Amino acid sequence: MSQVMIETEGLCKHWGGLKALDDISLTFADKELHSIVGPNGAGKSTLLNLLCGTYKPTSGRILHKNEPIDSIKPYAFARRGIGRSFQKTNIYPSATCLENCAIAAQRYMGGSFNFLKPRNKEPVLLHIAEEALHKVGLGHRKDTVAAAVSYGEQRQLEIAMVLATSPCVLLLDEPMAGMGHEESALIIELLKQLKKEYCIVLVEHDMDAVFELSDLITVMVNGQHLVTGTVDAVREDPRVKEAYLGQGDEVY
Ligand SMILES: Nc1ncnc2c1ncn2[C@@H]1O[C@H](COP(=O)(O)OP(=O)(O)OP(=O)(O)O)[C@@H](O)[C@H]1O
Repeated sequence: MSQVMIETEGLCKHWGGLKALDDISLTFADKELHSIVGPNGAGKSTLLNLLCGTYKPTSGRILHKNEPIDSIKPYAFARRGIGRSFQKTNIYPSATCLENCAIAAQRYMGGSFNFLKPRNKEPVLLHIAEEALHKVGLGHRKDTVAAAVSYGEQRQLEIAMVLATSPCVLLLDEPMAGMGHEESALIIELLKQLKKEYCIVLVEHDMDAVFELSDLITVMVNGQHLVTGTVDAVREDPRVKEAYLGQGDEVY
């Protein structure tokens, strides 16, 4: 197994009496795609929110490259290269795809991207932004305003915006949500490429995509860890089937 990038130890998040996350200990390795799945309310988004610093744990630890990071400020997570995409779209519709990525890069570096400045005044940012767009296959859309690209391309743009923050860890929250088959296939191919380079934590309901992409799958139920294993191990585990059937969700 490659180097462990992120590790959780006994991670808990409680909302009053509700245990949204209960004693979760997981490791996420470099250059691997580790999916987090489970029925609605399992705690998947809560876990991502803890891993990117948006929520503070009730108890337990998060380690990045063996250093505890659970008490650092949310912006410090991004500075360490822990980048997160969102389920709800996070882009500026009237800015071009390139500008959206430049804004993301600038936020990461500190300060604010100035739309009014001539573009050649921000060469480093624009270079980073352009590279990020190329990586997701949107190089040809750089001068198109985000509102004018398709829904699928907007989701690609969101991934490009995370890449523009120079991450080593990508936390992706349902990047295939609301997509048709063809658009999903594009994202699957993209993630296959990206996992050669990054540690990816993927929360996704599309189980075909999860089975195709994952090196490891963790199944959670009601805030608790059920099983972590390879695609085959998880597919064959009767506890997984039972957990989903009990909730009325379809997995297979
Ligand atoms: N800010 C909050 N305040 C109170 N309860 C919350 C909060 N955020 C999440 N919860 C609760 O924590 C539990 C886990 O929610 P979470 O969103 O992490 O689940 P999920 O697995 O991502 O679900 P889904 O697949 O529906 O997105 C749920 O019972 C949810 O209602």
